[in-house]
Amino acid sequence: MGIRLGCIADDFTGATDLANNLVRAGMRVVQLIDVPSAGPEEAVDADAVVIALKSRTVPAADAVDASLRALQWLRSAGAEQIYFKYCSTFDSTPAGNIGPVTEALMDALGTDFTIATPALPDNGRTVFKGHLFVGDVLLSESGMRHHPLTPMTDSNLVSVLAAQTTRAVGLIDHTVVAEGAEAIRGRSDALRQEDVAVAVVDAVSNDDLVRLGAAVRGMPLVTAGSGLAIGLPANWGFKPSRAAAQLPPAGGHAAVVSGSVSAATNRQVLEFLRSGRPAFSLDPLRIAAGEDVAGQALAFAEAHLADGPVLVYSTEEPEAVRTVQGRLGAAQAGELVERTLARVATGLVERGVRRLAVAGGETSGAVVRALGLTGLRIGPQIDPGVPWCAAPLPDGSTLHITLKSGNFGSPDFFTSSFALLDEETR
Ligand SMILES: Nc1ncnc2c1ncn2[C@@H]1O[C@H](COP(=O)(O)OP(=O)(O)OP(=O)(O)O)[C@@H](O)[C@H]1O
Ligand SMILES: O=C(O)[C@@H](O)C(=O)CO
Repeated sequence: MGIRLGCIADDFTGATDLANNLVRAGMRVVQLIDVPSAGPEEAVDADAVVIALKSRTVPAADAVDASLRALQWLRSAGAEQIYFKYCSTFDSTPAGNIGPVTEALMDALGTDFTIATPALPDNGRTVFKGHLFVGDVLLSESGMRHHPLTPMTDSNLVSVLAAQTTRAVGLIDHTVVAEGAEAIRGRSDALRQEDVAVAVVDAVSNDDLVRLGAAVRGMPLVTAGSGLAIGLPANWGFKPSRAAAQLPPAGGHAAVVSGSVSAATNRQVLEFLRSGRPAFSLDPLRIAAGEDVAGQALAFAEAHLADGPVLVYSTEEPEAVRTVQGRLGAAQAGELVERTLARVATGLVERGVRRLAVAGGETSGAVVRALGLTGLRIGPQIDPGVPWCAAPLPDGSTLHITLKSGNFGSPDFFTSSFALLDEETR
């Protein structure tokens, strides 16, 4: 039997976030890093496969190309429904990539209607009247307005998405969602008659997402943050379970690599520094000046791993990030820091780190690729949206790794995550 659900995630932390919700709702999930070069010759032993791409901030044409390759792989693995996962803060620009990828997937699947909702109430992301809230404030008033690559300055998702697509975008509002699956399907049909191709859907609670999940049963393509995953597995009869989240025992040194510049990560770094633990701050301008900053970070880490976890970070407040971007250019600064942190991560693993926390979606993508990881087994949840994962290393040992989205996790995440791992895999 093939897989039920085939998922395409536009970044690596987002992929584990989605896989985490599917596992908790009872599906056995395999997460693949990038599209495998070989096709699925035999049936994949999982209920869902999540293919993690790094397509959120690449040129739209490249994102479309990678997503279509992922789609082809998932369809040949037997996927009955496709789930395009993007960020719960709808990270994108007028050039994409949410709109162009959605359109390309619709064309390839031969479908004329889909839904869009980044709602993730467990992490404070709610959609009301088409407007996205982050906690108590509109998206455009949240830290996301300062994001270095995808600054979000408009909270109205209908207009944000309309700017990225050639198709008409509509809204299924909370009054319809509250009525249940049948009402949502009825409204979808009405919008379709009006030639609306993508409907932004309100959701302010997990109950809304459960109703929406039931309504999109059989829809060839759904597009969403990870929240919709709460409501989908039940369509195939899966029930919530923790059994699928068992990981092998963890050991080895512990370290954190953080290239995230989000508000939550800034708090987590501060909390870690306050605890007096070893931390190395990585300065992008010194990397640009040609200093061997990765080497310095590794020398520091090596001296402190026995007292770990050790933190290596480039995390800064928005103003400091803007200064660096002003000097180097946003894309160049991002690339330089990602490359350096990826080198640090591989060096840490060479030095015996086997419990690794990575903060930031782009950063996680760079790290996971540099480590050559091809697949992750999803384990227990640390905080909403962030599970521990396990991956085999070439030397036969196991790396426990968690990929933390920038704005996820409690303030003490950089220490509590390791305590939880040791507890859960004891
Ligand atoms: N001090 C810095 N100055 C400039 N750019 C930085 C700095 N630190 C990190 N960056 C870059 O900013 C980007 C941060 O993106 P990343 O996705 O890793 O984190 P995030 O946006 O906070 O988290 P998420 O995408 O998971 O919400 C990366 O490209 C990173 O290399
Ligand atoms: O949806 C989210 O917020 C996260 O899974 C994510 O994609 C952040 O990079």
